[in-house]
Amino acid sequence: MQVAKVQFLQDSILNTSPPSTHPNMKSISNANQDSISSAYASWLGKHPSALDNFDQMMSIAKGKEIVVFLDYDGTLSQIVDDPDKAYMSDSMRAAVREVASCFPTAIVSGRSRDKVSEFVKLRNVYYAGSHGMDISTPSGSSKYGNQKHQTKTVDEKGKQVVNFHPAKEFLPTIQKIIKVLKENIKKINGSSVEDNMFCISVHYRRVKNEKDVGVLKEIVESIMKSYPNFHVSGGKKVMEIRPNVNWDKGHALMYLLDTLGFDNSDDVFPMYIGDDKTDEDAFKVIKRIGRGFPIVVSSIAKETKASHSLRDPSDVMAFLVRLAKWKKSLVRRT
Ligand SMILES: O=P(O)(O)OC[C@H]1O[C@H](O[C@H]2O[C@H](CO)[C@@H](O)[C@H](O)[C@H]2O)[C@H](O)[C@@H](O)[C@@H]1O
Repeated sequence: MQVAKVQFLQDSILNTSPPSTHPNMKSISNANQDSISSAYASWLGKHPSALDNFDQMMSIAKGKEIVVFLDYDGTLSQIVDDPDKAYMSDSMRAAVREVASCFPTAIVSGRSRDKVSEFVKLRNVYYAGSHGMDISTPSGSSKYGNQKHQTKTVDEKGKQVVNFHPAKEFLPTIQKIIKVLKENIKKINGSSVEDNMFCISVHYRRVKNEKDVGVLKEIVESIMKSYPNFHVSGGKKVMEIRPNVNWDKGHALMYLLDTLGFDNSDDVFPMYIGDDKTDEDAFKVIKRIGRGFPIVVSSIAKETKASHSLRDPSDVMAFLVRLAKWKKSLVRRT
C-alpha cells in the first residue's frame, strides 16, 4: 500500500511538472523528482499514513474518549486561489456530520468563526475561529476563562452560549490595521486582506509577479512595525497577522477539552487533523498530553510534530468515514 502511495505521488508530481524540453533539463528534473519521492517515502516512515495504519491506531484508541479536532483550509477544503471560494464538498460535509454524531467534534480555523461556520454549515460541531481566539461553546471553561474573556450570550437559534475571546481588547486596533493595509496594498494586483475578526490574513496566492510578492511583504512588515503588540507569521501564500496574546490552536484544544468536561479525564484521546504551521501548536499539545493522534495533511515531506499523516482532503474524508464506521461497528457489537 505504502509503495502504491509513493508511486501515486511520483505520478502526480510527474503529471504536474512543467514540460522540460532540453535533455539535460529532463535528467535534472527527474533527479529532483526521485529525491522528492524518496524524501517523501522516508518521511512516511516517520509519519505513517493514518489510512494505512487505521486498525493499529484504533487498537490504541479503543475504549478511550475520542475527541476530534479539524482544521478547515487544506484539511476539509482544497486550497484554492480565491479564499472566499474555499467551499467544502457535500461528501466532506456528510463525513464530518457522521463523525460528529459519534464523537465530540470541533473545527479549529484561522478564519473568522462566522466564515468557517458558513462554509461548514453543520450544527453538531463546535467552532473555534481566529486561530482559536474566538470559541463558542454551550458552557464556559472555568480554568481557562475569566470574567474578562468569557461572555454569556444567546446564539441565533436562541441557545445559551459562552463565547471566549482572549484578544477582545485588540478589536479596534485590528480594524485600524485592516484599513491601513487595504489602503497600502491596493496597488499590488492580486493581493487581498481578509478580516478574520481577531486576526488578519494578507493573501498573495493570486499575485502573479514574484517581485510584487516581495514588495507586498515589505509593505506589510513596514506597516506592522508601528504595531508592536502584533506579530506576523507565514502560512500558505499568506501573511498571518495576530495580536501578541499567549493563545493559539493548542490552547484552543485544551480550552475545548476542559469545557467539554474532559480536562481531568485519563481517557480523553484527542485526534487533531490539520495541514498548516498553526496546527503544529495543537500537535505539540497532544504530544505533551501523551495521548491522542496529531495527524498532518501533507503530500510532501515537511517538518512536523504529527505522528501520522494524510495526503490531502480526500484522504481526510476517507479517514473520517472510516472512523465513524469503526465507532458504529463497536456500538452495534455492544
Ligand atoms: O486554519 P485554517 O482553517 O487552515 O486557515 C488558514 C488560512 O486559510 C485560508 O487561506 C488558505 O486557504 C485559501 C483557500 O484555499 C488560499 O487561497 C490561501 O492561499 C491559503 O493561505 C484563509 O483564507 C486564511 O484566512 C486562513 O488564515
